Amino acid sequence: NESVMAEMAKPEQWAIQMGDYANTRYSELDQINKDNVKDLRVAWTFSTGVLRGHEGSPLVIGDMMYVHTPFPNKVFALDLANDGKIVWRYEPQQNPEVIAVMCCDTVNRGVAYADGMILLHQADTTLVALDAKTGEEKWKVQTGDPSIGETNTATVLPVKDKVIVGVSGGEYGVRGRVTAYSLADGSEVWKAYSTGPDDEMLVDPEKTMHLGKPIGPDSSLNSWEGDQWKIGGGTTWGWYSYDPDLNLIYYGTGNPSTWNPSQRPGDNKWSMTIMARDADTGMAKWFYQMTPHDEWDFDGVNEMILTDQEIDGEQRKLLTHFDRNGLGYTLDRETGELLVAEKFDPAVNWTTGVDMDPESETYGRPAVVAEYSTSQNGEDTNTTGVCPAALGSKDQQPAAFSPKTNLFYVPTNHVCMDYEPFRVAYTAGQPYVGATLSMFPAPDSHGGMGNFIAWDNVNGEIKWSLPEQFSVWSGALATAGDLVFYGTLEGYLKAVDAETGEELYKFKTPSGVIGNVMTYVHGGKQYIGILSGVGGWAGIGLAAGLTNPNDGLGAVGGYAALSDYTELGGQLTVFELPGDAPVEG
Ligand SMILES: O=C(O)c1cc(C(=O)O)c2c(n1)C(=O)C(=O)c1cc(C(=O)O)[nH]c1-2
Ligand SMILES: [Ca+2]
Repeated sequence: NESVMAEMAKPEQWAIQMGDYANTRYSELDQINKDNVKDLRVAWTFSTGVLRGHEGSPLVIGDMMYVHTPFPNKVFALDLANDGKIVWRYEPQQNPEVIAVMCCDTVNRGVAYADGMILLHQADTTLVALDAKTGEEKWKVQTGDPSIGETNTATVLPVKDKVIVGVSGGEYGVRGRVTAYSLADGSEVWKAYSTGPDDEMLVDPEKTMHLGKPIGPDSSLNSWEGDQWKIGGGTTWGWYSYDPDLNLIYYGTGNPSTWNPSQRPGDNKWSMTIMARDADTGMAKWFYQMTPHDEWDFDGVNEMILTDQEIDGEQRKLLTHFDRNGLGYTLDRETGELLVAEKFDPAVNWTTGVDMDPESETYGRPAVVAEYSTSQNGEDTNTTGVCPAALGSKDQQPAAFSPKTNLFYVPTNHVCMDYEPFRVAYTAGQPYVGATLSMFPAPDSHGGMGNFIAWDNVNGEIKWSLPEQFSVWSGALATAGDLVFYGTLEGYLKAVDAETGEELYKFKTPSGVIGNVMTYVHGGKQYIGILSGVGGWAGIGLAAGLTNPNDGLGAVGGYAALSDYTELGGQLTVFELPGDAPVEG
């Protein structure tokens, strides 16, 4: 989109949740740098008035900041020239019954901006376009049906004259898809399912590629038994990226339904898959399935970070992805060629690695360790000590990339689980989970449940790793000031040296941080903004008042100790350096 591209090109703004179309979460701003970051102080704060998990971040366009909340999905337009005075607020009316069909807290990963409009995709799947200046509704459209478990938590991707949206509900048997709507009036332009017949998936069996070969007819249907694909998940609740030169959008699909693998023999294509699609038509250019026949709930929806880097002496267009399954993948984003697949979490034990031999029958597939195969161990058997746990070595928390260091900065989980699948019947609008879990810190490690790591995506290596007591559920920010920022579940905002990982600053905000760090300039001065408000799957114990370690899809476990550090409550905290804006020169 021309307007989105123009707004994103201004480093003083934060015009899209991911920082840019490439999802790098990198800022050129360098007033705040590794020498002065120790002087950071709070400039102003804003309470959202909403409890539960605050994911995503504010946007900044011109003098205005846009802050969103979890359910009921309020939006505030704040005047930056006036310490955040409220210019308008939008409070949608939503049926609270939608909360019962949201798997992992009532989060929302933020609004988007395009053509003078703020785009909000509500929990109940209402997509609404608001006038950015006045908050007035321009149009709205229903993208899904909450009565069958379809909800939304993701942000949306504006591309050219369209806006692309996903759907949540893999734990309710929802069939995943992405849909493109016209930015002008909200009318539907194309829809591409994650599973099912080629025409509904927008797949061309001759032209859509998989690991260098045409995908062939009915590739999805042939990988399921019967009609299970119709209630088979593959939802699309993660982050979206876009390459304007290739005109391709990239995103991942989630877990196949149910979590009981014995109920769905086969590879369950194309759940757990990276998809590259033409932005105008939705036609699939290439797919890569990371976890065929998932046995652990390793949704493949985490962000795709697009970079141009040298690999084996050749400049290539790359896509880097940190999957829930614990492997960091590097692919050629033009062709879908698999270049690197290595563990970014030392705990990972379900696989010995991915077959990288293009001549092999099992090319591109992970080798599964029998002991940790919940499918081989079968229904009603507790498979113990699987690493990572169902929330993966990384969940929704997005990583950042700095072109100055060529490193990726990845907020990770360091958690293992016991997993017991059981037979479950499908009832529309009811949980369709089919497994019980318990989660605990990775054994034989530092005792904590997270690491914040720097990753080399060409060599597939961890450069440095900072142990954290809890999963790092916050999105990272890298800046030209040679800094990397992230938040922690206890509530800290931290700044570390991008080269060495040395901690240079920390500040305890009022609640646990699962939001993403952003930065902007106003009045010539650089600011750092972060939403706190504990929740999400890792913080659901606090968010939903759960105390039993096996509640909340088993997530509470080791996270119960969070209550020793923090409480609920949504707040934006904005940081600055002391003194006036530096004089331009
Ligand atoms: O399959 C799905 O549709 C779906 C949706 C969501 C969501 O919309 O938040 C999550 C998950 N799965 C999931 O598996 C998961 O670990 C998860 C964590 C979170 C979160 O925001 O903390 N959401 C979700
Ligand atoms: Ca899921």
